[in-house]
Amino acid sequence: MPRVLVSDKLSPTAVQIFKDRGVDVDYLPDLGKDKEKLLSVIDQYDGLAIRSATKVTEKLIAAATNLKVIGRAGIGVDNVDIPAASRKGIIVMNTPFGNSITTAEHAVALMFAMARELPEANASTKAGKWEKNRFMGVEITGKTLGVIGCGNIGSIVATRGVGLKMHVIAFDPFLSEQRAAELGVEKVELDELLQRSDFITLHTPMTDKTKGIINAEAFAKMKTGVRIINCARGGLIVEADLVEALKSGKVAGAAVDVFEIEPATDSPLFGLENVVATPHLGASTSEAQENVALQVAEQMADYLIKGAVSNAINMPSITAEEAPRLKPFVKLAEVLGAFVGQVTEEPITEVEILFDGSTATMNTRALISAALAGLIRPQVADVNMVSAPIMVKERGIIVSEVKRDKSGVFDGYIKLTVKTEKMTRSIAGTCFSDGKPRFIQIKGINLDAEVGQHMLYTTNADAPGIIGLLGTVCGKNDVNIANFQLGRNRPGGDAIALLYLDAPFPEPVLREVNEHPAIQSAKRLQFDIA
Ligand SMILES: NC(=O)c1ccc[n+]([C@@H]2O[C@H](COP(=O)([O-])OP(=O)(O)OC[C@H]3O[C@@H](n4cnc5c(N)ncnc54)[C@H](O)[C@@H]3O)[C@@H](O)[C@H]2O)c1
Ligand SMILES: O=C(O)[C@H](O)COP(=O)(O)O
Repeated sequence: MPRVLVSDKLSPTAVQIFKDRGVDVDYLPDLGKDKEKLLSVIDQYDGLAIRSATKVTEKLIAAATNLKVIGRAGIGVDNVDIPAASRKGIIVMNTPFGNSITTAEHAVALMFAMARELPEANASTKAGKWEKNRFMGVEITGKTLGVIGCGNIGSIVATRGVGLKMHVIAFDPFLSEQRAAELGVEKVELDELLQRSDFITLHTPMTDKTKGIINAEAFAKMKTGVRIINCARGGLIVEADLVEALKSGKVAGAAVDVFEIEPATDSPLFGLENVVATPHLGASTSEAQENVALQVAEQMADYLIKGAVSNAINMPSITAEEAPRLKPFVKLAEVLGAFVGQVTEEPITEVEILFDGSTATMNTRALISAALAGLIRPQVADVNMVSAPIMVKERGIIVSEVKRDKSGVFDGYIKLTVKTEKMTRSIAGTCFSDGKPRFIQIKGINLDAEVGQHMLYTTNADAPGIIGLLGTVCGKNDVNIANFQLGRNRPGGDAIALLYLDAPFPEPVLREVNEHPAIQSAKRLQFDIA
């Protein structure tokens, strides 16, 4: 039974779903904050369910020897070292929509709180001061709201702004004019947004490009008296520059839910009256927490039990419905890759994966990942469908995909062609109704070979005596042949033989076979067909 650790505070719904779905679960909501303890137990788990408190560092990933999936109950995965997880073959998934409305509402709440100085007025009134003349707010009606990042949350904030009779302008390189029109917002460039906005709200992910997007230079371009809301990530604003802008009066107010360093127990922002601060509460409503807990547990259980993948950051999605149909073809793609990976001894420069007929309608991204995993496994033992595309890219191998309608006798097949500096090699295969992979063409030579765990592959002259030679050496060395397939391009031309053996072909005998004048090359192969 797979085992999952929940190391941040999650709704009990998640725990119940794991149990109902046959996943063993430990709910230790404070463990995420105890780095050393977490490090000492992480090897016991197949899955790790987190929010933003648990920091999944490279060190933690290195210690997570059994981990297969990290599920983020929420949106931001900047607390997970995704490259390290991917290299280790660990899927990272999030719940991209579950807390969007809640977070957008928090941004709007912060905008009002800041515009009317509600936190200060609340504290003063409760202190018995009745300072009616101290507080003077601003209206938001008719004001310009600048939305930086108009994705799930930003677009909800934008439409709420429109509903509140604000003029909404948005900067997002991926926002189309059509979508902007649907939302009722004006699409602008960043500089224009900075110059025109009365309120600016941030809703981008934290990336190398967005880090510090609001800095002293950006403040200089803004209207004097602008108000800033940040419900996305602390690092988007250079906090020291914000403090200066607030002190100088350039910025009239700031409302921040997120900080450069969290938990933020001390900050120069806290000493300023025109700052409203909340402790990363954007996603904290009972509705959002139910949504993300339920979704993350479903997704993680689906993956651990059925192999279905959804909302993964580092792996193509595979639905629970398609997983059973796809499974034999994933195995096929992997063995095709493994064949080429084992017989190719020089560096591969290019890989082309052709999907013919029915295979072209399948989830080819997943099949490509499987083929690449098989291809580089002979060099990198610890690789899977998550890590293979990255490793292949790191090696500078160019990968291309071709899809085409059914072109031959098979309903569909996959053909893998690899190039090295010196040669091009190809292999094609399909799955029969028994779900088992079959090689149907090697080096352009047709054949029909079942794939076994242990195989011997020879390229040889099409000359009499090869069957006898291979049969005799196997017999002499007590290696039983389960299946023997031959193929040739023309009589007397190039031929291949593929033997499916019950045991590995002995290494010393391989040398003997390779010395035979009719044999160009003999290689023993191994396939994981379980
Ligand atoms: N405070 C909280 O508790 C809380 C809760 C949920 C999400 N968040 C954070 O809110 C942010 C937005 O989440 P989302 O679900 O809307 O994400 P999303 O991916 O749906 O939208 C992000 C948008 O930012 C845009 N973008 C990317 N780079 C940009 C750039 N350089 N300039 C302008 N726009 C850019 C993207 O095109 C996308 O449309 C994330 O950082 C997330 O972690 C915070
Ligand atoms: O990215 C998110 O989903 C939010 O930052 C929420 O974080 P939390 O789950 O730690 O509240």
